[in-house]
Order: sequence, then structure tokens, then C-alpha cells
Amino acid sequence: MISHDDHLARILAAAPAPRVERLAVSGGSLLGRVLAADVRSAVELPAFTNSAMDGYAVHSADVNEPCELPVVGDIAAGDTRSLSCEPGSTWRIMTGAPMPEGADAVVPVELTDGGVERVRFEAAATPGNHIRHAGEDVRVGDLLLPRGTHVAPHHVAVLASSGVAQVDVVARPRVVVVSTGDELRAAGSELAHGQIHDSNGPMLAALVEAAGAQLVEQVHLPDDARAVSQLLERAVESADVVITTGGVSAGAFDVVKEALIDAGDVTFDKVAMQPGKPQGFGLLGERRVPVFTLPGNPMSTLVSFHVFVLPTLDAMGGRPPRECERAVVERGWTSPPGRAQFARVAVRRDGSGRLVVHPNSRQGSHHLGELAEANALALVPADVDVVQADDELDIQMLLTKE
Ligand SMILES: Nc1nc2c(c(=O)[nH]1)N[C@H]1C(S)=C(S)[C@@H](COP(=O)(O)OP(=O)(O)OC[C@H]3O[C@@H](n4cnc5c(N)ncnc54)[C@H](O)[C@@H]3O)O[C@H]1N2
Ligand code: MOO
Repeated sequence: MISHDDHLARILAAAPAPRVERLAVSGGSLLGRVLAADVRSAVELPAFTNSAMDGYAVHSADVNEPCELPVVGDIAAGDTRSLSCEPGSTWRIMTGAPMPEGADAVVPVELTDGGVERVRFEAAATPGNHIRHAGEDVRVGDLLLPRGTHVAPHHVAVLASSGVAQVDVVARPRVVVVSTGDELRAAGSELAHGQIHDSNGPMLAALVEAAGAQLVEQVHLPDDARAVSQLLERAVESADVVITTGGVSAGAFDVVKEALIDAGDVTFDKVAMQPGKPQGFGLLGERRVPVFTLPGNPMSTLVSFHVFVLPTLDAMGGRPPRECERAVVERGWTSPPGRAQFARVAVRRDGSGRLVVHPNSRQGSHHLGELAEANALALVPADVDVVQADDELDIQMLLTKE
């Protein structure tokens, strides 16, 4: 058996580099995407010196005490004329409108009588007041957003304000999910004795989306090696990753293994972990598409996704590895000797702020009745077979919505 760390290291060494695609800044599709390159400003902001208030643009020297001036005209936001303000005159000006040449202050309308042809100023103007200067916020060449930024709505504002219409982002890996097994029926179907509902397919589809990748297809196949081969041949033409579940252990109908064992590039291993022992991974087709063949027991699929598939999707999606945290065990449990255990646990902060771990009481690969109480996996090292209260373990949070 190999360790899960070694298995993951092999997978990550083989995983393809992130793909880049160009997306429009408008339309909302940039949200949550990862920038593939630094974005620097090609413009300065503000682009022109403008008024911060609705009021009057003046030479401050003209208004050093209450007085009256003739109003030359109005300057609205969006006015594209090049205007100047002669000494002894004023322009009525709106917030965001370009300052006329020569004026060095804006007097807010509230401090005047609001006149249209002549205006009376009730107080002295302060030089520089209420003016937003060209380039005071952003200079040409400033770094707006670094590569790797996970785009949030406020980042979109930075890009759009700077006139950026499109940016390069890391493409979301396109994923095909395949569940195999004659016993499987779609959720909601009537079951005959011996049949079960396919839970891995829907779960993997949700995990793929929660990981920030893109589900392109979720298929169920019977225990038929030819059907598996045909589907895989088709899937690797356009998908970036294929995930199968079931059919990889030692049974007479383990058709995924049968379909791939002679394909050359997929290796089947026993990994020293519980759940998730039988694992297959390889690169298929001309595009060398990563194919994960995960074991069919539902908890084996869940754990295998978090331990092997998620770090791969993160790497392909340009995301940094997820952090592990340490947490303290509240109540002990046993773990299979010689295999690292990924136990389903509920993690919470206690009164003193420590992260504490409470295990699901059943940890079999098929037990999911208590799963809704869990929010993390706790890693029990292979050389530990009894976990005791107050032990510290690494924990990985279960994926929730992106
Ligand atoms: N003789 C041996 N038997 C088994 C071994 C072994 O080493 N020697 N390993 C066991 C371990 S550990 C695991 S894990 C499973 C893995 O089996 P497969 O990947 O071949 O999966 P299946 O046999 O197809 O199914 C296992 C189990 O899971 C249920 N299942 C499968 N797919 C789904 C699905 N989409 N949704 C819900 N449940 C699913 C299936 O009905 C079986 O109960 O092998 C052990 N056996
Ligand atoms: O490895 Mo299996 O996933 O223990 O049941």
C-alpha cells in the first residue's frame, strides 16, 4: 500500500497547468474567478480634475469674504468642453463635472444663494476645497489587482473604473462525473430489492461546483466495461478532468478497472487510508486528461474527492492549496491500524476559542446517517489506532458552497 501523501504527490506532479481564458468585466461572469495575470492601470484616476460637490467653481482669491459674482454658465457631469474660468466670474458646477481651467476651489451650493445668473457667496472659499485632482487615486502602471486574485464584486469596480473591459482568468476545469453500477437508480426512482439510489453522482456533481470547477456532465453507466471505455473516450475529448466512482476493487464486476487496466496510463493502487483504499489515477487521451477512479462506497468517494481531487482542481484552477487546521479531540475513537483514517467530525470553537472535534459515532465507508452533523474530516495518522481525548489532529473542512 502507498501513503495518501505519495499518491497525491504523484497526481499533482501529473496534473496539467492551468488554462487561461478571457472574460468580460461586465455581466457578472467574473465573480469568483481567479486572475491569471497582474492587472495594471493604463489610465490615471480620476482621469481629469473634477468637482466633488454641486456648487460653484471659483478663483478662491475672488471669494475671501461674502460677495457676489456673475455666473458664466453650467458644467454638468459628462460635459466634454474645455472651459476656463476667468477671474471675477464663476461657473455653476455639478459633482463629477470637469473643473474649468483657472478655478481652484468649489463652493458648495448650500453656502450660496443658489443664483443662476449671479450668485451670492455667504462665506469665503478655501483654495483647493472640494476638488478631486487628476491622478490622485490611481497612476498609470499602478497594480490594480495581483495575479491569483479571487474576483469579488468590489474588484469588478476597480477594473471597470480603470477602463479594463476584459481580463485573463484561469479557466474553471470542466469535469465529467460518472457513477457505475447495475444496482444504481436515479434519486427518486422506485427501487427493487437489491437496488440503491445513486448518491455519489449527485454528491460529486455538487462537490465539483463547490470546488469552483465546472460540471459538464453527470452520467450513470451500468456494469459494462465497453460502455465505460466508450464514455471515457468521448469524455476526454472535451473535459479537463473525469471522475468515476465504483468498480475499482476486487469484485467480478469491477468494470472501471477492467476498462482501464490495459489502457496503459491509469494506475490502480491500494492507498493506506480509510475510507478510500482502492484508488486509480492516470492521464487519458491525446489531451492527457486526468482521470480519477474513486471507490464506490459513498464515504470513500467523499473522502477521496477531498484528499485527491480537490487539491488537483485547485492547482488546475490557479488556487492556492487549502489550509489545514489543528483541532483538539473531545471524545476518543478507534482507527484502523496501518491506514490513515479520515474521520467525519463536527468541528466547533469551544468557550476558550480552541477548535474541538466531535466524531460521527459510525465511521464505516457506507455510513452516512450522521453525515449532516459533520463539517470536517480529521486525519488520524496511520500509526495511531486509538485516538484519545485531548489529542490534536489535522482537520480539513468539508466543502460547502464556494
Ligand atoms: N475482496 C475485496 N473486496 C473489497 C475490497 C478489497 O480490497 N477486497 N475493498 C473494499 C473497499 S475498502 C472499498 S472502498 C470498496 C470499493 O469498491 P468499488 O470501488 O469496486 O465499488 P463498488 O463495488 O462498485 O461499490 C461499493 C459499494 O458502494 C456502493 N456504491 C457504488 N456506487 C455508488 C453510488 N454511485 N452511489 C451510492 N452507492 C454506491 C455499492 O452499491 C457498494 O455497496 O470495495 C470493498 N470491497
Ligand atoms: O477503503 Mo474502503 O473506502 O475503506 O471502504
